[in-house]
Amino acid sequence: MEVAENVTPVTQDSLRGIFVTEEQVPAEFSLTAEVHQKEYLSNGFMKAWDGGSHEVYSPIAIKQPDGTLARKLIGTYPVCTEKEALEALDAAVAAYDNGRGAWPTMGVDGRISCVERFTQKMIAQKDLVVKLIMWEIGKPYTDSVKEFDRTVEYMYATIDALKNLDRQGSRFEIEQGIVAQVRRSPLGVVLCMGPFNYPLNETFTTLIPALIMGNTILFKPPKHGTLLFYPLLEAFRDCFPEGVVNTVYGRGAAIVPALMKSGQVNVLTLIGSSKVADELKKLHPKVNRLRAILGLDAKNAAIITQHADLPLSVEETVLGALSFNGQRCTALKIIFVHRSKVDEFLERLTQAVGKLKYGMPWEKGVSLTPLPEPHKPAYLKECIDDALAHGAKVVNPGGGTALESFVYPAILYPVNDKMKLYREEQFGPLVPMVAYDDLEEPIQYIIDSTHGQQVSIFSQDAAEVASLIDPLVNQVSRVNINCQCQRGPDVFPFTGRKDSAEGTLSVVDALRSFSIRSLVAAKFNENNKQLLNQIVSEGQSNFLSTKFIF
Ligand SMILES: O=C[C@H](O)COP(=O)(O)O
Repeated sequence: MEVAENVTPVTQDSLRGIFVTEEQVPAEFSLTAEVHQKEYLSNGFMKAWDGGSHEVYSPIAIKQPDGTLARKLIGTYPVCTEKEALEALDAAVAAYDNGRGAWPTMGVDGRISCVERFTQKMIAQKDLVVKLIMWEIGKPYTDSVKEFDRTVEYMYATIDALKNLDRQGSRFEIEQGIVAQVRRSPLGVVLCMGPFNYPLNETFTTLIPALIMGNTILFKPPKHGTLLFYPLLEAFRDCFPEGVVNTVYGRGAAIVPALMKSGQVNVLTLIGSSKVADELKKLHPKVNRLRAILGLDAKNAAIITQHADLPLSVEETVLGALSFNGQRCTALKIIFVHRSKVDEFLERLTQAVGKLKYGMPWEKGVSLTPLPEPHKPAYLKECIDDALAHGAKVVNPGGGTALESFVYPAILYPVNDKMKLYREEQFGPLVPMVAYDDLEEPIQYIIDSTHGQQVSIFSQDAAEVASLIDPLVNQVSRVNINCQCQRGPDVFPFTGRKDSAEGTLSVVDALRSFSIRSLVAAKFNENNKQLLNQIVSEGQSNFLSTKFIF
């Protein structure tokens, strides 16, 4: 395969050109004040933490007067000690109070109006939160805005879904002389941890449903993506009863094990690594009683068959593999192409990648930006070197060139099972490509995989697509036809098989995941009919919030 000639090779010099001096940051995107907060605010009281502080450096490096690059210091956060993290957990346990606390016993309408008020206060902080997403994780500005808006939409959709669920749950069923009201009740204390790549969205798509169902929350923001929650802490304090939402900051490894060992966490929700999730679960003294709602590692494959529409496949592959530099759990992380199509596919893919704009996250149309994890450039280089050592080539000009926090995408071909990139989730801008002769090969790859989130099939042949759907849908939780893998629309179930997930998210599924079905039942006779109607009409129980219709 010849390298596309009209694609300008990317070099370290061209990468150096994307970084700017402090003065060159456009005023509307600059962070005027570094964000510092010394107190732990969200539990309804102010209190300094004892664990020292952590300095947050943006992946956006700033050009210094001598021409060197230095990651910008954008804030500090206080770090809590293990003891303080356990105190925050105690606050959540006390607020839940074995299900008797003000929050779990509050009626659905009350909880909805608290979350509505919180959402409004959050919207008022949009500009700062969006800017912090951009500076903390280097996400393009337009995508940071999308993340914020999508999260707000999700919160309103959650409120609507709960109203519907409550209406359905409030129906009374009469069976065999028993009248029953089927409800959804909270589970207890939820330990909630989100990932750096969608710090706001992925956190709130678990935290908000868990909260609105009446659970109390202990929340640890992601390591890269902590400051952006500052503007929301006062809103948590103002909108929810004391102890209902508790935030802890610090290194997860230093505080989370103690929380799990305490046995006081009823639900663990983590969007992150499968290894970390397994380790944390094992620490819980009653692991069988622990509910886990987890979104974990994935290695989603695309299968480009001999009947694929190549321009469409390339367009979707670029989006799927390289949006936000490939740092999505749903990203396409390995591409299988039928051997007869390899040359044309690679040529088109190289052209398409060459057209992607790289630069600072505020630049219009930019899709490739600096990476937030300091270790990532070295890890990606290791993956590339390993692939080269085992016979692959970097196909696109300048692929893999790195400078400071930036790594230019590399298309690697031919990739085989001796390489790290064959099985490992790179979570970065590398596109490993494998040639296959028989469709059994990618199918077997997916069957053998320890991951099972999604797959994309590209083919215009109905019989061929049909023959792939059944074997694949029993291996992964979503099969995409002629489009990239993705989470949305958020009303669709979001989960994974094997090591990729536990439990299901989506607007409605999340409400179910963070609650349990419970019944209020009575013999259906004249006496009880009157008694129940009296309880309801006199508002004597939040639990029975709906009128009986006999
Ligand atoms: O990183 C995992 C996200 O849930 C992916 O969401 P997305 O497919 O909308 O980018």
